[in-house]
Amino acid sequence: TESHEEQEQDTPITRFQSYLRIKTAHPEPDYSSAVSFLKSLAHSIGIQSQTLEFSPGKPVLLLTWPGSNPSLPSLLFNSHLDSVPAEPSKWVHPPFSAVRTSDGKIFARGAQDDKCIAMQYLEAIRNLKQKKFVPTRTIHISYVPDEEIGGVDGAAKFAASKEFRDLNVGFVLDEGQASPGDEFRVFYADRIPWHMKIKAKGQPGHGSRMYDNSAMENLMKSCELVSRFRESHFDVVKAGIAANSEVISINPVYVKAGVPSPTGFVMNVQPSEAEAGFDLRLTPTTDPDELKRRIAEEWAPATRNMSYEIKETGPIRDNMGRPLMTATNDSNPWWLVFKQAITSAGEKLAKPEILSSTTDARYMRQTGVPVLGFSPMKNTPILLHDHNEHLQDTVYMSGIKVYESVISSLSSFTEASD
Ligand code: MET
Ligand SMILES: [Zn+2]
Ligand SMILES: [Zn+2]
Repeated sequence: TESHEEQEQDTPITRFQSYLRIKTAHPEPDYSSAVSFLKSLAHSIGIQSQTLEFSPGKPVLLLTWPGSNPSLPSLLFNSHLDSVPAEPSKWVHPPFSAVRTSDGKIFARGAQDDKCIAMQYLEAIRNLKQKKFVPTRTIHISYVPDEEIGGVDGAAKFAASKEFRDLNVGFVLDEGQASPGDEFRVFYADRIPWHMKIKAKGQPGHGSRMYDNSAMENLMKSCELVSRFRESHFDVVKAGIAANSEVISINPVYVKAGVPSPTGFVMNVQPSEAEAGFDLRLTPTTDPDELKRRIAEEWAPATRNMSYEIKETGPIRDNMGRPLMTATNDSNPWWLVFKQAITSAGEKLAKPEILSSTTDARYMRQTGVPVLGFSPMKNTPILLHDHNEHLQDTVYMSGIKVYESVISSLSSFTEASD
């Protein structure tokens, strides 16, 4: 479906395809190829780069376009280098082929999450340079590793570093999500991820016996309670009272139990151990202690021989103890400039939302810097982490124009009480 001729050309689309072809999926993301590619592209348009390494083999690429007034707080445009894995057999085009179909859809893992913005930032700067635009505030782009596995060795370390402090960042844009409608979506907070395991122990016994407190019985009782809790929150969403991202979500991701046998599991033995795993997302204002009490008292009580583990990654409060939320009202001048830049580009913004998933923005918000999540994809199905992730070429191209407006407006904005 793709002509040889198209591949010979050097256009924004072919450059995007080249970046998409770099295999950055976990568990073995090729960070060095991604960084070399972005670095050489940056150099070709006259942008400086430095590679920081806070963890071995996990580079942070930092690009800088100096402003005419470098004493003003700078702007940072962030994207992550890595992608979630893809199952090639479930795709119509291989996930790292970046095939463009005759109707203009570019298929690749990362096409939406978030290699589009990575390249659009650079393409927008290329165009602004061509138009002889001179930034007032310094503009930085960061490319960070490991977002999809929690960002502990990536954005967490970067945001906590002296290098980050020295950038004197005033405002950050990070990734958002596609919008099925014709308004762009913008996100002022992320939900907080917990990976929870609950485990039950109990008396093993003959499969024919009825007795209290077996491991399976106790785990199933807990799963029922979890289900009821899940339903109560989901009902609020179904009733249209709250968005998905405004309630706590809990979804089962595995169950592990049974005595293994060569053909599966032994069917007439009740096992002595059983466990289940859940993906939980808290809202920015959920009281974590209250939820932990519920887990300890209802879902995994020691009185039913149960225990639990919660893996929490990332901060939940900023340095002042406040929830990690960026203001989207008149109190935040960056918000007003950003919104105006979208309007100037002839586009519309939907009401700001909490993101139902979790991004590196939380590490930057923790430092006190305002951060918005934004990926300019409208009239686009939400395909992040899905099979057949793709992006329409025209959507990609118009995103570049949007960033031209956003970057030039934010960089020229000098009224903030810095
Ligand atoms: C659990 S850390 C965040 C990883 C990924 N971005 C997600 O939201 O699932
Ligand atoms: Zn992402
Ligand atoms: Zn993702």
